[in-house]
Amino acid sequence: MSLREIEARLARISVNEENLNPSSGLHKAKANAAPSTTSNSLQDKQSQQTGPPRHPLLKIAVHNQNHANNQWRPSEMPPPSPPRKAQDALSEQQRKSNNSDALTVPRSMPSSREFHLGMFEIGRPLGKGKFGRVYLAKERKNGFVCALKVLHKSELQQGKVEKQLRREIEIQSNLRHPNILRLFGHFHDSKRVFLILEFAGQGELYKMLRKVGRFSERRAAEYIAQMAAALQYLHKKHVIHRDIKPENILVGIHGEIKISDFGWSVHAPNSRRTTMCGTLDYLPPEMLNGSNYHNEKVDLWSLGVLTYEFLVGAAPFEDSPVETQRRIVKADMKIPDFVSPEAADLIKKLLVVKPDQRIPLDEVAKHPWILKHCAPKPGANITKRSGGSTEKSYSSAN
Ligand SMILES: Nc1ncnc2c1ncn2[C@@H]1O[C@H](COP(=O)(O)OP(=O)(O)OP(=O)(O)O)[C@@H](O)[C@H]1O
Repeated sequence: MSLREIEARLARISVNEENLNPSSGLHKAKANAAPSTTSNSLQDKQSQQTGPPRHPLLKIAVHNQNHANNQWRPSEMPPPSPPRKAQDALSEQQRKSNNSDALTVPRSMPSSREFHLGMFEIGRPLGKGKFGRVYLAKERKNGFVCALKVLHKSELQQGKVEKQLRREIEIQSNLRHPNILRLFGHFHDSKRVFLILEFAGQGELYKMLRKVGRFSERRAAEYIAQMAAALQYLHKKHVIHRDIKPENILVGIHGEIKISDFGWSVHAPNSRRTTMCGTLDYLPPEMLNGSNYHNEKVDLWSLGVLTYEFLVGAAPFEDSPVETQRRIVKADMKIPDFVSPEAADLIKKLLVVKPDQRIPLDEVAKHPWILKHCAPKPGANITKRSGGSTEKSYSSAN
């Protein structure tokens, strides 16, 4: 969808508070929607997605705290980002995603503390997750377009995910990378929490993959290069994502990928984690073999699974749950012959049982398969980031 089309659509949308009314269709949280027992709700989600349902998924939380009395109160909300940063980020975002046919660039954005629902025109629903719905929205004053995620506090409470959400907000709102979905701010009322997210114009990568079956080597390599750049950024900030998979990747208006869903991510300066999390097909051996230790290298394993799935159309260890686990701990996979030797080499270097022997991210970026398909082209962007650092942005393949 082009920016002009979005603009045209937005011109037609009107505020529909009814959409945000709990009685008007926000799905009810399932009684057992806690992360430790999410298979039903995950299957629900899969059934909404294109293509056959993925292998039954497993999310296990070892830290299963009792949040029965945990209410959302203003004092418990993560601190709002400073107004100046929010303003810069939004302006930068708008500048980036708009060219000559730009939407209005916001001149002044309020701080998170000042956000409220009345400031937004609510447009069409973009999708539905386990705990809420996401709507296209436009900030009335400045006209910036975003995705507004609406979560019901009662459902969050019932699902015992308030702590997870707080962590997600805290981590994601501090991330600024072209391949990571921005969280511009959040606010809440008595019943709901609202997340103001960057709008990913092309939607879900998972759906795209299911539609085409598998990606071309070029397209897969460009996505993996973007993933590696984003993960490198995250790991430098001591953030481990821990749930990398196509379902958690959105696609921006220019075809660039945007890692989203930081619900399982952790800030791990000491790299010592005991929580088992993520999706079975993507779980690394160190999370299955009983050791209570894992670090950022879990994301390298997931990157290997992702590379495989992009090129083959199915995850490498997809099997019955017991067999999948057995195969993961041995890295027992078969790479089909149609996968190029260079791509197979990268997959094998990522899907290594011993975490320390996995190829590091800076070497992924220089791997022959990546260089073959994503060699910096004339005009390749080296983007100056607001924090002063430079990020290489790879062009996206479509
Ligand atoms: N920023 C966004 N831009 C465009 N579409 C989005 C955006 N965020 C979410 N969506 C759409 O809304 C759907 C629901 O998103 P949501 O984040 O609530 O759930 P999810 O990540 O799919 O699932 P879960 O509840 O398991 O985290 C997504 O699958 C996607 O299609």
